[in-house]
Amino acid sequence: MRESIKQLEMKNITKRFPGVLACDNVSIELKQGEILALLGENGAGKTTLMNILYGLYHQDEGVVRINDKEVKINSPKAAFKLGIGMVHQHFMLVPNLTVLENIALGIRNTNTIKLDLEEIREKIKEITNKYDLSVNPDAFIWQLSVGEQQRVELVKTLCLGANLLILDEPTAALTPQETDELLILLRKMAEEGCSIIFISHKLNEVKSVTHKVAVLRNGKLVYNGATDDHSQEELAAKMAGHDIHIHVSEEKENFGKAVLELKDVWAKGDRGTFALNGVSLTIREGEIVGIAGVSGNGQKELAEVINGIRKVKNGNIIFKDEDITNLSAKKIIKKHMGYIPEDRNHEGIIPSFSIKENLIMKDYFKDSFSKFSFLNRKRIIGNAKRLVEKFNIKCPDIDTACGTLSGGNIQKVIFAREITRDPKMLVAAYPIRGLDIGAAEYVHNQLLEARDRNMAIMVISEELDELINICDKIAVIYEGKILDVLSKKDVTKSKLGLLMAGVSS
Ligand SMILES: Nc1ncnc2c1ncn2[C@@H]1O[C@H](COP(=O)(O)OP(=O)(O)OP(=O)(O)O)[C@@H](O)[C@H]1O
Repeated sequence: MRESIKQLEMKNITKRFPGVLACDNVSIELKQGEILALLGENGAGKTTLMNILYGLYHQDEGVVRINDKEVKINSPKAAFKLGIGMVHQHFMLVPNLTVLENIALGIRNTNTIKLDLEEIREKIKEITNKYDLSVNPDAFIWQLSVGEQQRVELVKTLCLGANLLILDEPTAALTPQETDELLILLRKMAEEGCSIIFISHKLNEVKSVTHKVAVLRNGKLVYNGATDDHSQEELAAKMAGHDIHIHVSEEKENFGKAVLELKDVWAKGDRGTFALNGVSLTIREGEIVGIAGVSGNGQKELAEVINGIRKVKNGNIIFKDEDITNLSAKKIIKKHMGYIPEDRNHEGIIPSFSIKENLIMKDYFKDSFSKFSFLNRKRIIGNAKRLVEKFNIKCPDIDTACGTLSGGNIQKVIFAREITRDPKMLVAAYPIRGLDIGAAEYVHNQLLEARDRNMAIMVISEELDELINICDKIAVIYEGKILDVLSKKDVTKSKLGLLMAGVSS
């Protein structure tokens, strides 16, 4: 029987990548049953530090000690053997296998328990009963919501007997209700003796669930102490190195002409059933319209039909007085539509392409970047340098492969590309997901400035504070229908909450 982790110590950890000092002499400590928040701006080194603990990277300097004994963690398999599990920002599940098969696959890779499907099914039952989790072992991963997939990842790590869990931004893609459920689960796990390291940008969650915080800035540990000793504002200031002020937009009454009109739009989702059931909505020049809703109510499909990625079965989409229903994505891009997709790694960038290439992805054929069918290197480099500086994208240089950037910096690349194309209309799905507070504030200000330049903007989000702060109107989507559209002066969190649950007066 493996010894449980009573104490973890990472001491003087340093990790360099070409051109980047990702972790600079960092020391953290964690005792059994404690929840530690690891905080820091985008690119501060949080994921790198945790990847070292999980055996994905090896530190250049420093030691890891478990129960006062130095350990070498050369692979995730070695980490699991010690009782360390990690749930990544992007889940590592195979969509066309079942929950049971995915968990079995994880076990096969670590050899921590015997591979017997019925035994694993029993183990899943034992864990889900203990923590009161609902997980169907026979469901296919592609059928599950993001929150359910995360539950599978957690059950997988618990099945492998992990008693120190690393969670990298676990609530970034969860609905508010799923987030509450996860936080309750984490508390329960800690009470049962599990230790948890929780990476998050959401300071309300950090305050509600963690015992200790460690703050990284530019790879250095700048604060380490009890969570209760500081307010959210103080923690935000420690991360950024200066005070952070949250912007609330002014109420606006006059908007320009209609830019985008959805007229009774119907479209099917991936499961073959209708995900949009007659959506009608108008967005005007100089207006930010928020789409609020619990994820899975048609938001993804809505963004996709507008951008030509999903077929409209019935109804029309009018963009600048022209019917663009079912035009190809390429044609819609050329008509000056901007899109920040929800799935940034698969739809927002090409990970193996450099930052400079990703930044011109939608405009490389234009005169600004090519001449006589040849790319104009000088302009492409100039564009990348300008945007990296303006949007504070942390990277060794503009030739770095985009996929190696930290999650928040990938989001900044996509945002920079889309907003500087100066589209007539921008569809922004979860624009601040994964961004630190300072970067989120910057993105919101950029959206408001774009609105004041007359851009029409749709912001899809589950963060009610974000929607209330920056949107002129908020449309609530429920089961593929717009239940109501509230103007800034009429909107309250409780009204939104009721509509999101399908209750309309
Ligand atoms: N495999 C890699 N190759 C090169 N550079 C890397 C690699 N992994 C991380 N880095 C760099 O190390 C730095 C720290 O990145 P890390 O992912 O640890 O930041 P983070 O604090 O987790 O950020 P975020 O909040 O955006 O996820 C960044 O500059 C990043 O580009």
